[in-house]
Amino acid sequence: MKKDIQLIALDMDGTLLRNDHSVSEENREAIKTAQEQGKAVMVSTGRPLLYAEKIVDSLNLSTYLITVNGGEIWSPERTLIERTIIDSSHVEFMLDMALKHDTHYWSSTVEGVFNKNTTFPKNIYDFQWLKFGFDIKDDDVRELIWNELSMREELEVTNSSMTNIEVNAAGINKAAAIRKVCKRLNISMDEVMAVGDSLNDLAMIKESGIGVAMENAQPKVKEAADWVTHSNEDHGVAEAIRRFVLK
Ligand SMILES: O=C(O)COP(=O)(O)O
Repeated sequence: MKKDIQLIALDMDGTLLRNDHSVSEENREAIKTAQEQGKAVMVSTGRPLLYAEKIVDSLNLSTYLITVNGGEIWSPERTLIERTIIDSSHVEFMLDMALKHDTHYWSSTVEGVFNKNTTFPKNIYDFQWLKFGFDIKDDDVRELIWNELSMREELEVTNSSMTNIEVNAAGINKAAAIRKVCKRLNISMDEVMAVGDSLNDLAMIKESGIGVAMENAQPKVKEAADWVTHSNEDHGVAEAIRRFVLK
């Protein structure tokens, strides 16, 4: 498959990062070379800016940044371009579900990141909710909650691991955000290579010119991908960049 890739969109956890959350020298080198060859390299993550920024800065990426699964899009200068929040009434519902089923839960808000073990806000309506997450070991409970959430048309339901559920406002996903970035860069989705491992990467993997799944990706993600690269522990990002982008 020979395509003229201009933008590389990389997921973080399970993709760009090793399991210890570091970036390998091999991945750093491939990203650096791609940028030297004039390609834009972008992180497209489920993480909030606070937990992505340090790693992104260490890579000297010169283009846009997508955080909270597309809930926020940042300019190369790190000014906010777009933000989409979840209506607080849905957050109230999700919190009730988490409490009822005694699951772990967390949320990224504009005001900060909270979870079950920190002080989770009681005054739901005073916060701007970007993403709500559950972590559920029990398959039946996870499926039940997933199905309940999927019935709400205003919500986008996905995951970033086999045991979690991540929820954004409907229509918010990494592919939709990349489309907006492409418009700004004046390129098409066909000129994008997206690399990821979880369901929150599925849309961008399907819609990009080249969609790459990690060796460690979830089965559905591997099925949808054009190619499966090495694992996150084995510099799969560098391998994909060398194969599809570098001259
Ligand atoms: O949602 C998360 O926190 C995981 O982020 P990721 O999308 O970069 O894997």
